[in-house]
Amino acid sequence: MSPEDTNLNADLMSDETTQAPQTAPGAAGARTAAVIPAAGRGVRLGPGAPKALRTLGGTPMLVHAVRAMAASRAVSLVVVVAPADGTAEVKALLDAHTLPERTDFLVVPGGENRQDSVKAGLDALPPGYDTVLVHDAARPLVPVDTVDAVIEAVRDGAVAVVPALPLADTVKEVEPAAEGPEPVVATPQRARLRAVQTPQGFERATLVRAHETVTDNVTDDASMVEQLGLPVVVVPGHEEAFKVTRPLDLVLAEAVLARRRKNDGF
Ligand SMILES: Nc1ccn([C@@H]2O[C@H](COP(=O)(O)OP(=O)(O)OP(=O)(O)O)[C@@H](O)[C@H]2O)c(=O)n1
Ligand SMILES: C[C@](O)(CO)[C@H](O)COP(=O)(O)O
Repeated sequence: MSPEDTNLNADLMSDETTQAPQTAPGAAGARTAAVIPAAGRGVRLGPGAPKALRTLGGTPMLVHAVRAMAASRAVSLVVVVAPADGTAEVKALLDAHTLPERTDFLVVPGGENRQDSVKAGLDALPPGYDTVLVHDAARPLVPVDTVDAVIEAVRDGAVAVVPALPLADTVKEVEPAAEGPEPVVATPQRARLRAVQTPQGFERATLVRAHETVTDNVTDDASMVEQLGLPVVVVPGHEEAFKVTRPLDLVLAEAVLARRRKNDGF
């Protein structure tokens, strides 16, 4: 199925979006596209519409995520990977919401798993974009500074960049058991661990090669680049870039959005 070109040509950026910087990061002329996998069901969130279409502060989560990418002045194309049977609905949704004029949008159908969906987004990318972000629709509130930090690190020469945070809890490796207590196998040194977020940023050719080479349903794009034996680096993530996965995450996301709106005078 060919991508539906959805150049939205909206006139204003929403005030819900974190303020964009005045200057795009990195070299002049370098072009960055963002691929947003949004084709998941959201099983862990519970019954209802596909997760990306559920609302946060009255606006679909996907629209927040698209605005978060388009808030970066470096991002000139956003490719939304929609549920396979929902591309028309997603296109209509984006048409109905205010998005920045400087950014182009495509909607393409997604696949069975996240890896397939990201690949569908990559396949739809036109030539001329040398830096690619992959951002979960399920991380609707990532601030623009985090997006720009990732882009800047790629443009400074890294082939793969992930935003990540140190862990608050001690982590145990266990022998998983269907029932009953699980034996602890190891306690990794917490200071060396990071919880990985998105957007993850890549030199385009590297990400394309990773998706052509690794075929075992990996949900983390950066780990596919690791499998190629190439270096991946971490830049600071942000607490508000958390993934809406379970019902409590939705409560937190609503609270963060309400605080932003209050601070912005809404
Ligand atoms: N076939 C799939 C599965 C997931 N995703 C996207 O990948 C991102 C991260 O996935 P996750 O949060 O795990 O979403 P779901 O797969 O929808 O969640 P669940 O596992 O609870 O069903 C989400 O934006 C989701 O829409 C996708 O595009 N295509
Ligand atoms: C890409 C990711 O969000 C990084 O934390 C994560 O790997 C997605 O995994 P999920 O299993 O689809 O939640």
